[in-house]
Amino acid sequence: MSPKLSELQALLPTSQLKGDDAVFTDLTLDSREVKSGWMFCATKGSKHDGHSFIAEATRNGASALMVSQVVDSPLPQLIVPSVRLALGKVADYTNGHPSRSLNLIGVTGTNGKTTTSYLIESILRASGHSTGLIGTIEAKYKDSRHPSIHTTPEAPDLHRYLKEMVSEGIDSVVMEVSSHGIDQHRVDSAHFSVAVFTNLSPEHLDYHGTIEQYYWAKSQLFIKSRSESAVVCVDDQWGERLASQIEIPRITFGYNPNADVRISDVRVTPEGTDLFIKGMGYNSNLHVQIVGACNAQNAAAAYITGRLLGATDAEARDGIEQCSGVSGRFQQVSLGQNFLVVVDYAHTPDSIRALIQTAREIIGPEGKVTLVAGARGRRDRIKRPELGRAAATADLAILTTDNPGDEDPANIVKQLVAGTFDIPKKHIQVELDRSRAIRRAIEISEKGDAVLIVGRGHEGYFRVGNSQIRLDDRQEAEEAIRMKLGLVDENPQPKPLL
Ligand SMILES: CC(=O)N[C@H]1[C@@H](OP(=O)(O)OP(=O)(O)OC[C@H]2O[C@@H](n3ccc(=O)[nH]c3=O)[C@H](O)[C@@H]2O)O[C@H](CO)[C@@H](O)[C@@H]1O[C@H](C)C(=O)N[C@@H](C)C(=O)N[C@H](CCC(=O)O)C(=O)O
Ligand SMILES: Nc1ncnc2c1ncn2[C@@H]1O[C@H](COP(=O)(O)OP(=O)(O)OP(=O)(O)O)[C@@H](O)[C@H]1O
Repeated sequence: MSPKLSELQALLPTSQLKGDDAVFTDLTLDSREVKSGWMFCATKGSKHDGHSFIAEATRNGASALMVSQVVDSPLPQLIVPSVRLALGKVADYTNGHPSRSLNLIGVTGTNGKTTTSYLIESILRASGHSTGLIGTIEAKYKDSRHPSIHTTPEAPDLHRYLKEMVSEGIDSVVMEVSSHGIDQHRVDSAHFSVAVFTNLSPEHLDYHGTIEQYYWAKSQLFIKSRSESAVVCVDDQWGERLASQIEIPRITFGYNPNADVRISDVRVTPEGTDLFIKGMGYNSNLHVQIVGACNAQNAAAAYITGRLLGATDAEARDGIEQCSGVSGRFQQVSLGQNFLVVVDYAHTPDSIRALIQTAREIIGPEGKVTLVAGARGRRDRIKRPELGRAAATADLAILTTDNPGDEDPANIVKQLVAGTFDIPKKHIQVELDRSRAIRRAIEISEKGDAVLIVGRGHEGYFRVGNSQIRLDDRQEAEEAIRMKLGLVDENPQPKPLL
């Protein structure tokens, strides 16, 4: 479909067309991505005003513009009060309303979005659906894989992916919906069959300002015009509040005795997590290969969502059991050493505490837990002391660098340490070189201990200043284990710069 600007006028009653009518084949809000015949949509951001990139968009072949102020350009332009507000509608229209031809499932919450999404996808596959997935790691369907820039893509990318998926015969798509995505209207005009809420704890408050506003952003996924039904975890006050406020049909679940579907009999082993769920006619023992009590909640969310979309009990159980895990989420590194080594994406205080607790359940009271953790640069500065405190619930926290960008890693770590002022110093060490921090954690560990390397998960690189540095926690851990075991590394990896 190649719409004309004049068609958009009907869609956006407050818009005005300047210049001749024009056809466009696709749209983007990044001048660097414009291709011949596309419409460039100029948005004002925190650093740049997209209106200053019109010349670049024109050089790249734009045939039309969507702007919020008249610009000096020979290209036809559609002037709208807010380009961001218009983008979802326009992208949905341009791509032929693809979300209406799919089961679209949106998963939101502070933690667990990626894991729950993969579990839901696995159930849908086990029940005969052809599936796609859009999230923090990638957007994927069949053999197609696009690494992600955002957890939730901008509206033009989202609706384009959905269209591609529909045309490839995909009937169900699971996507992670971040609070930034909702707030920045990235999911506007997407129609969700089921919206899932996992949990909420302080995160992204530099962006949202208060936890109330953060909650409000998440709650907007559950409004009537956007989603048909909801699956809500009521194990925190925010989930309870959401369940009591939303108008769409909902099923609540969790350890909470008042939940519609209750989780019990959770057993965590190095092989995975077992649980029992009961309520709303469900009565099932589930086994998920991913380790950790929080994955009982993720599995329950996936089971209920799968059942709502027509999976049988056996299909839902099989789907959960077949999901072999998610890259960088409780990923065990085992080369024959006699202690546990785990790489995990935990980067919130809550998820770090939960991970340490899980490790303790597995190794028992005799083992020591050493945690390697840092905090990411540029964002969420206010959570750093609390993150440091959570890290210090390990027997030893080695605080290190984690994707600092243009911030000084030493300064970030100081803010982590600030949260541990009343904790004995023997529990905390600072080693800014992440590679050395990992090596040290592994060197000092003994039989029955656990080493948890958190924050980077599947991401095999980070930014220091303007340079991108390759550093894969899993590879670093493997190398350190080999050295400890006296195994020769025949393929040494290039060392990071830090
Ligand atoms: C805070 C935030 O979300 N910022 C997003 C925002 O950036 P910004 O407002 O600073 O944009 P800007 O750089 O000022 O540019 C303004 C406009 O000019 C355009 N531009 C810019 C440069 C250029 O050469 N040409 C051009 O056209 C940009 O595409 C943009 O549309 O708009 C940009 C364009 O879409 C996004 O890339 C950028 O995401 C940044 C990279 C980001 O880090 N976002 C994170 C916080 C985020 O969204 N995270 C959530 C997940 C969170 C979680 O749950 O963990 C996510 O969904 O990924
Ligand atoms: N339901 C949950 N409750 C608390 N912590 C969880 C839960 N599920 C996963 N975690 C922890 O959070 C980490 C990240 O999990 P996951 O990637 O699924 O979350 P996410 O919400 O997608 O994170 P992000 O928004 O950063 O992409 C996991 O490695 C695990 O330590």
